[in-house]
Amino acid sequence: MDLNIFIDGDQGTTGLDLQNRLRGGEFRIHTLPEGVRKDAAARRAALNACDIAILCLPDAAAREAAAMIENPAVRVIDASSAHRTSPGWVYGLPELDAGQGERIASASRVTNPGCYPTAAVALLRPLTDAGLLPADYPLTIHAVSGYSGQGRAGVQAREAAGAGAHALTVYGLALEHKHAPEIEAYAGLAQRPIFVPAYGSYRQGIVLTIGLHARLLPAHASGARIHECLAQRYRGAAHVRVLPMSSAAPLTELDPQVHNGSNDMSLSVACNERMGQIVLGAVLDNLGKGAAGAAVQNLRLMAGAS
Ligand SMILES: NC(=O)C1=CN([C@@H]2O[C@H](COP(=O)(O)OP(=O)(O)OC[C@H]3O[C@@H](n4cnc5c(N)ncnc54)[C@H](OP(=O)(O)O)[C@@H]3O)[C@@H](O)[C@H]2O)C=CC1
Ligand SMILES: CC(=O)N[C@@H](CCC(=O)OP(=O)(O)O)C(=O)O
Repeated sequence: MDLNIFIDGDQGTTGLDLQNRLRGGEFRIHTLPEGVRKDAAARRAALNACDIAILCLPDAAAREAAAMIENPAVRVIDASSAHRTSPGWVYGLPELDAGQGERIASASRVTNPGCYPTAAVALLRPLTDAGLLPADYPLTIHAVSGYSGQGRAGVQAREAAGAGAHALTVYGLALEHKHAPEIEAYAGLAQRPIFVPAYGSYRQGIVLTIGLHARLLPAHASGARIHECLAQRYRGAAHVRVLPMSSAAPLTELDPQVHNGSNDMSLSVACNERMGQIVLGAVLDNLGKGAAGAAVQNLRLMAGAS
């Protein structure tokens, strides 16, 4: 494929992972030499000379990069959270609905979903679309991520402090996490979910869970019906798998690291009918389907490769 891809932010956690995933593939990858990788003039020139720019930058630098692009032929995939709900940007979750893959394929500006929202939206959107989850359901979403979600500086700080420095750190307790509006918008919710993230003492991988009380759901929304809805929605999806739900072999645990290194995500439904309780679960690699893997998936769609 004869496309020039420029990675801005190539030395960060996402940028490095992205290069590993694209190495030896069909795209021509460009990065800036170490001495000028933050130089505005060098970045502007590279951003305007490529076919597709992939921004693996902090939000402020991503906004700056997008504003530097004057060449109308340049297309962008932004891995940051700068443009997640911005007009003119297409949400880069191909599994969002039946038409999203095509919207991404023809888009000029694609915003990769956040790592946690990828999981939450994949679980919730099919249920709000199907009327199984009321848009104003009072949701609380819990998630644990590997510490690489903190970016390069965070990884270095963690690894310098030594393993086991913090076994688990719950954060976002100001209840203003940047992912809450993104989840609300794309999951089809009518009110902001409570989002409680945590970092574990392992490097990579997310497990996200959402508890539901059957008594607050429509009468037909049983655990089995919710599972069937998700299974139907993702049947044939290349990277999303719904784990089987069986009373003979019920789900007992979720390991956040099972998809590390891949672009896959698994979804699950656990249910205790006697208690009237349901737990939705999702597992993905925060650097895979949550970041660099998603960027590659969107790049391939935009390049007409899949
Ligand atoms: N890590 C994760 O799990 C996920 C991250 N993301 C998002 O992707 C983006 C990148 O994240 P991540 O890779 O973790 O972050 P990192 O901090 O690891 O990497 C960011 C990179 O951008 C570079 N950079 C900073 N400012 C500039 C600038 N003005 N010009 C050029 N380069 C610059 C940094 O260089 P230096 O280190 O020298 O400052 C660093 O190499 C972020 O917006 C993040 O929120 C999305 C999903 C998941
Ligand atoms: C550095 C930072 O904010 N990390 C986030 C997790 C990764 C992330 O935010 O991903 P997006 O930027 O794609 O949303 C956090 O600590 O909650």
